[in-house]
Amino acid sequence: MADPVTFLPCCSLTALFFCRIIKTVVKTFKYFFGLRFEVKGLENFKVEGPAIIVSNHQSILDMMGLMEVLPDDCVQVGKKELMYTGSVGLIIYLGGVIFINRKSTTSAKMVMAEVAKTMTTENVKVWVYPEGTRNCTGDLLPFKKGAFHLAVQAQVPVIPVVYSSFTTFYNPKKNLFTSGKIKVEVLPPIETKGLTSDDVSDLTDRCFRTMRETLFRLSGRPSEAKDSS
Ligand SMILES: CCCCCCCCCCCCCCCC(=O)SCCNC(=O)CCNC(=O)[C@H](O)C(C)(C)COP(=O)(O)OP(=O)(O)OC[C@H]1O[C@@H](n2cnc3c(N)ncnc32)[C@H](O)[C@@H]1OP(=O)(O)O
Ligand SMILES: CCCCCCCC/C=C\CCCCCCCC(=O)OC[C@@H](O)COP(=O)(O)O
Repeated sequence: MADPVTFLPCCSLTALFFCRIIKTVVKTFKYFFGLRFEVKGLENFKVEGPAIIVSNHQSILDMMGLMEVLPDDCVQVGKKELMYTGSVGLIIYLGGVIFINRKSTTSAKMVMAEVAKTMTTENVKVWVYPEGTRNCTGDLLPFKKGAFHLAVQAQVPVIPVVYSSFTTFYNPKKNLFTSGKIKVEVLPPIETKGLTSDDVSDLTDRCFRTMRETLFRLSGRPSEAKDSS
């Protein structure tokens, strides 16, 4: 089957309608799950023009955390399999999610290149989970580079967002799911003006280190406890 094409409709009325509904509905879920969010740094989203937002991805519970801070003019990058999940797939498609094929770097790169162009003309932010998959270990997986190529191609800042570890209240393997508090920090934007593709690896490393340090701090874990650098 052909890969889905890029779709950045977050300015369309349909997308705005679905985004509002999804945000309102998903934001109520925290009361049923007994979760509280403590958010800091929202002012860092106030950059002029588009930006790439990168955050850690621990579980489907992140969708609640996403809706707590999601700027209005923002679309997310998701794996294309999500598009085939029936009504949820349809809803998030209409909400403006950009689907990529993680199994084909060539196709994902083509979609990302298109997004780099469109996000500037449409003036939207794009939210990417640079770990590329869910990871609930309390640490970060090595970052994929797509988000950082995208930021450099569009010459827009990268805004890291970090959610504290869920491990103290959520562990599906141990059937642990209690109430809990999630700390969220939106970090200052990292500029990419003047950077080229040669700088992408350094940019990726810089974001990774900053986010890992923040993750450990927010989760009350000493940073030298598991240092992979
Ligand atoms: C209110 C509003 C509601 C809105 C509406 C409802 C919302 C309701 C919420 C739904 C929200 C969904 C949330 C889903 C959450 C996920 O589905 S997470 C999973 C999907 N997301 C991702 O995978 C994103 C992160 N992945 C990437 O960026 C990866 O780099 C890519 C693009 C997939 C490529 O994968 P890869 O080949 O495995 O990765 P990687 O090692 O990075 O790259 C290989 C080579 O290609 C190069 N490369 C990578 N990308 C590029 C590029 N773009 N250009 C040039 N070269 C590149 C790399 O530099 C590398 O080369 P070297 O530097 O090693 O020489
Ligand atoms: C009339 C409208 C009513 C609105 C109802 C809203 C219901 C909620 C709709 C959408 C929010 C849920 C979207 C599900 C997105 C799932 C994201 C996710 O966590 O995907 C996993 C993916 O990251 C990585 O996959 P893997 O870890 O590699 O496997």
